[in-house]
Amino acid sequence: MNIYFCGSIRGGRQDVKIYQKIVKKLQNYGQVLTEHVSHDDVSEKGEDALQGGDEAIYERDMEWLAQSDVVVAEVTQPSFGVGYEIGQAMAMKKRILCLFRPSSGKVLSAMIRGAEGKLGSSLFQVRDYVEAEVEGILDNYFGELTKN
Ligand SMILES: O=c1[nH]c(=O)n([C@H]2C[C@H](O)[C@@H](COP(=O)(O)O)O2)cc1CO
Repeated sequence: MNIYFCGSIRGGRQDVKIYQKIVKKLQNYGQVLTEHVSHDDVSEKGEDALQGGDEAIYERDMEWLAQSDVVVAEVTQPSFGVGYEIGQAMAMKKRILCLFRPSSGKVLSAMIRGAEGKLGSSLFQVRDYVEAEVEGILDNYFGELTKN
């Protein structure tokens, strides 16, 4: 299974430790195409080692998104890129799980929360969580998926 993980980069790297926990867990279920999103050495300036700059990042990521079977997005730290990826994934009719931590004090965008259920048959889900629960939530989600 190809998994596309979305997390904030230029939107701010405050949650990188949580991204690491999520990516580590996701790797039990498939190949995480965007593992770099969880790397400590990617700063909020973005990936600087990639030849071709932003255009190459965009093209590579859209290709990976097209190849993915499931998209998991940590949406607590607002990010244009993550919002864009979710919109594109919806247009591609991908299966999407968004994870949000209400304890952050933030309120999730209506353009994400309000889209829940719009694709039908639970293809697009938003789960509120606390950090200690995240591994269990992913086990349940992928357990259900692999049952079908
Ligand atoms: O360097 C990058 N590499 C990269 O893969 N992305 C993608 C993956 C992330 O899920 C998302 C983050 O977007 P943003 O940088 O706007 O927070 O965009 C984004 C950047 C920088 O915008």
